[in-house]
Parts: sequence; C-alpha cells; structure tokens
Amino acid sequence: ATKMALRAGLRSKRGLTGVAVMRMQSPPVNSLNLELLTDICIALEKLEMDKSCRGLIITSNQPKVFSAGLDILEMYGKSPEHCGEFWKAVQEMWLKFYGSNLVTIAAINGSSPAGGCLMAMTCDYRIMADNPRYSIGLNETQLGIVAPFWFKDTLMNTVGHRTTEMALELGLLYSPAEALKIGMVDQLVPEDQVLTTATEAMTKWLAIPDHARQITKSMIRKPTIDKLMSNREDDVKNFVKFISKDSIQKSLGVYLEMLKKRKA
Ligand SMILES: CCCCCCCC/C=C\C=C\CC(=O)SCCNC(=O)CCNC(=O)[C@H](O)C(C)(C)COP(=O)(O)OP(=O)(O)OC[C@H]1O[C@@H](n2cnc3c(N)ncnc32)[C@H](O)[C@@H]1OP(=O)(O)O
Repeated sequence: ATKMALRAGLRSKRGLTGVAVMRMQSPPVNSLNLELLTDICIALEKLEMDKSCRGLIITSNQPKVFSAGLDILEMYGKSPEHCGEFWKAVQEMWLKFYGSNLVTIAAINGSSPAGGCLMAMTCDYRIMADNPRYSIGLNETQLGIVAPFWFKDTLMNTVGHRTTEMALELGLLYSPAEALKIGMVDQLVPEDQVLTTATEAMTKWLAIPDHARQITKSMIRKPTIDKLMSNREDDVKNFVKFISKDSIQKSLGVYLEMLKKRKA
C-alpha cells in the first residue's frame, strides 16, 4: 500500500469555502523525498484543476518541524540517474507552487531549513509559530553545497538583494523574530494559532477577484519561472555533476553523521 504522505481536502468551516489544507506527514521531519514531492505535486495539480478550490494552506502534521528540506538520503550514495530523477521532482514542486493560480499560504508550525524554507517562500503569504527554538533559512552552504539559481531568485524576490547575499553566502538560519524582521515570513503568532491565523489571512486574499490577483501574480513571478523553464535540463545536469563529486558526497556524509551525533 502506498503511504499517504499528506492530506488535502476542501473545507467549508466558518464560511471559508474553496480552501484546501495540505498537511505534510512524512515522519520524522517531513524531509522532501521523491515520494513526498510526487504526492505534493499530484495533490496540487488536482486542486489546481478543481474549479471549486481557490486557496491552499500548507502545513505540517509533524511536531516541531514544518519540513527539514530535501531528503539528504536521496542525494547521498545514489546513482546519477536517481539524483537526476530526484532533482526533476524538486524542480516540479517549485514550478507548481511558485506558479500556482491558487492563493497559497504557508502555516509554518516548526523549523523549516533549506528546501523547507524554499517551499514556504513559494507561497503568497507566510505565518510562522513564534517559538525561538524554531529556525528558517537557506543553510545550504553550511552543508558544503550550493543553492541553485532558482533558490537564490526566490529568496531575492522575497527579502531583497543585500539580505540574500548575507543569508545565502553564510547559510543563515533565522529565528522567527529575525525572519519576520528581514521579511522572510510575514506574521508570527503563538504556535496554537498558526492554522487559524492562516485561515483568517486567506479570507483577506480571497476577497480579491481571482483573475486580477492571478494575472498580477503571474506578471511578478513569470520572469523567474521562465528562467528555470528554459534551463531545466542544464539545471538537472549541473545538479547531478555537482552532487556526484567525491568532495560533495563527503560533505553530505559528514553532515548526516553530525545530525545523528547531535541527537545522541
Ligand atoms: C555550481 C552550482 C551547481 C548547483 C547544484 C545545486 C546543488 C544543490 C543541492 C542540494 C540542495 C539542497 C537543499 C536542501 O534542502 S538540503 C537539506 C538541508 N536540511 C537541513 O540541513 C536540515 C537538517 N535537519 C535538522 O536540522 C533537524 O533535523 C530539524 C529539521 C531541525 C529537526 O530537528 P529534530 O526534531 O531534533 O530531529 P532530528 O535532527 O533528530 O532528525 C530526526 C531524523 O531525521 C534525519 N534528518 C533530518 N533532516 C534530514 C534531511 N534533510 N534529510 C534526511 N534525513 C534528515 C536525522 O538524521 C534523524 O535521523 P535518525 O533518526 O536516523 O538519527
């Protein structure tokens, strides 16, 4: 049986119709593996085609973590073919979310490093739990890897040029208060209010006529999307070449060991 990695459904609670809530539930930390990425893409594709759906809230069912980012085990010790397939799925997730016609809101109820932060940044609005133990950011350089241009573009479009230089080169992970200050997230609320606040925010976004909002969103995001669309194959090749290097594999191995030791 296939593992159900997320739940998506249309809700009509409190008069809010046409809003789906997607809950990632891939224990222990919602790391984005091929299966979860594929499930997310299929669910989003279905919602996108459903005329009764206008908005999507994405959140986590795992305690303390929104998403740990890309699953390192999909990139460590795997064949070039596997790495290529995996990277195509990462691209697909980004393209679908960044270009979504739906209003997308990230209800970030836990830590959200690297690919988890990327996913949240593809949304139209971000609400994070105000818990100083949580962190969010693109920390790739800390793992000895390089975030590709479309990760960088998404961050730059969100927080601006100078902040991106600092954030990306140093691989900074921000506390919720710091993330709010630089504009990486839009709102902080107590942990138990993240989802209800997301629902309230959704009401505001849905008050705008869909066609006007969608055309405006596309006008702003299309150049960034087109850049990846016209370089998809090269981007996969670059990724496979980069990730297959002995030095990069070694860095990933050391990082995985560090994660395990930190736990012990
Ligand atoms: C020249 C240009 C070329 C361009 C090429 C492009 C190259 C780009 C390549 C890659 C880009 C990658 C982006 C990413 O997303 S990489 C992933 C980065 N993620 C992280 O650094 C997060 C790591 N995890 C954590 O910090 C914590 O786990 C946290 C999310 C804060 C949760 O903490 P906690 O609740 O304490 O949980 P544990 O740390 O105990 O973790 C539980 C188990 O899960 C394993 N784990 C955690 N994260 C990952 C992950 N991302 N992938 C795989 N596995 C992960 C962890 O090891 C524990 O495992 P175990 O129980 O077996 O010990």
